[in-house]
Amino acid sequence: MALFTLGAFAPEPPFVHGQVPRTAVLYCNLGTPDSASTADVRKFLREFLSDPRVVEIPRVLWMLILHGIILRFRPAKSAAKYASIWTAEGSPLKVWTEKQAKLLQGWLSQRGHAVQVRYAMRYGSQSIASQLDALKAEGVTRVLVVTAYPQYSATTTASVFDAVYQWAAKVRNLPELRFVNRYHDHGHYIQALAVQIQRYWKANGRPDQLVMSFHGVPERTLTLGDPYHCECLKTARLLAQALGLGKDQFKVTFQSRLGRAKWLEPYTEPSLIALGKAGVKRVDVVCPGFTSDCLETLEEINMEGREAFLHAGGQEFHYIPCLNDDTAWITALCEISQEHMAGWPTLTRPDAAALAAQRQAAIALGATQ
Ligand SMILES: C=CC1=C(C)c2cc3[nH]c(cc4nc(cc5[nH]c(cc1n2)c(C)c5CCC(=O)O)C(CCC(=O)O)=C4C)c(C)c3C=C
Ligand SMILES: [Fe+2]
Ligand SMILES: [Fe+2]
Repeated sequence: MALFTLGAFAPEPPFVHGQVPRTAVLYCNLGTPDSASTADVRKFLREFLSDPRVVEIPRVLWMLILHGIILRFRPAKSAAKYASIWTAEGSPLKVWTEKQAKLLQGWLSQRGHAVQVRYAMRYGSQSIASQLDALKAEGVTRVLVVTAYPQYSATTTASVFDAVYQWAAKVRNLPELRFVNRYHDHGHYIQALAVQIQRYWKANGRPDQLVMSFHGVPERTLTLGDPYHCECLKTARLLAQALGLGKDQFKVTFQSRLGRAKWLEPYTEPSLIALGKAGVKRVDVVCPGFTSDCLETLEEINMEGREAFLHAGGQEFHYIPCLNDDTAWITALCEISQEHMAGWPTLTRPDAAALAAQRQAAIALGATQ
C-alpha cells in the first residue's frame, strides 16, 4: 500500500532552469453551441445557465426551474433562432472570436512582441481549462487573460476569471497571471466604435435616432454592486461624445431579458416599438457591448428588433454590425494587451517600425506629438 498520495495535483513536466520565459494572451468569450441542433443547444444552455455567476437565485430552486422548465422548452426555440444565423463556418460568435485572436496574434507579432495568442470559450467547446493546459504544455510562463467583454460584469467577466482560478487551483507550477477587468472607457475601444459607426453612416446616411443596445442583466445585480450598468452608460456617453451626438439623438437600452424578474431598463424592444409609434422614421441600432456579432445581435436585434420597429410604424431600420474583424478594433485589442503586459519582456524587436506604429496610434487618439 502506498504511504503517500500525491493529492489533487497531476504530475507536470519538470521546470527547466534557463528556460526562456514565454508569454501568452488568452482571449476569452462566452461560448456558443457546437451546432444549431436542439441537443447541442440544450447541452450549451445547461452548462451556461448552471453557472451561479449567471443566475443568482437559491441553487435548489433554480435547478428545479432550469431542469423542470427551461431545459425542456428553451433549447428547441433557441435552436431555431441559432439556425437562422448559422454560417457555413459555424456559429458567428465562434467565427469572429477565432478570427480576432488570429489577427491579434498577427498585430502583436508585427509590433515585435513574442506572444502567443489563443482564444477560449467560457462555456462549450474550446474551454478555458483546455487552452490553459495547451499553453502550459507549450512552455508558457506568463498569461494575460483578456475578455471579449468591454464592460465588467460578475455574470460574464468574473465568471471567466472563476474558470481560470479553477484551473489554477489544480496546477502545481503556475504561470504568472494577469487579468484585464474592463476596457469600457479605453480610448482605442471608443475610437473603434466611433469609426465603425461613422463608416456606416458615410455609406448609408444618418438616422433620426441611434439606439445603443447593451445586453441586460437582472436589476438586482446593480444594487448588489455590479458596475456593469454604470460602465455601459459611460461607454455610451463617450461614444456619443466621439460621434458629436446631442442627448436627444441617441438612446441607451438593454436587451436579452430572461425570466420574469426586473432587468436593467429601458428594454430594447419596447423602446424600438415606442420610437416607431412616436413617428421616428429611421432608427439605427448598434450593440457596443458585443465585440462579435452573435445570436443576440443578428437575430434578436437585426431580425426581431427590426420587425418590432417597422411593425410599430417606423420606416427604416438599420443594424450597424459589431466590431468583429475591424482594424481599429484589433488595434484596440493590441493596445489593451500591450498596456497590461507592461514589464513583461515580450518585445524582441523594439525596432523603429514597431515604435513608430505605436506612436502613430497614440497621436491618432490625440496624444501630444
Ligand atoms: C440569466 C441569464 C443571462 C445573463 C445574466 C446574461 C448576461 C450576459 N450575456 C452576455 C452575452 C451573451 N449572451 C448570449 C446568449 C445568451 N444569454 C443568455 C442568458 C443570460 N445572459 C442566454 C440564455 C443566451 C443563449 C441564447 C438564448 O437561448 O437566448 C450571447 C450569444 C451567444 C451565441 O452563441 O451567439 C452573448 C454574446 C453578456 C455580455 C451578459 C452580461 C453583461
Ligand atoms: Fe447572455
Ligand atoms: Fe436573446
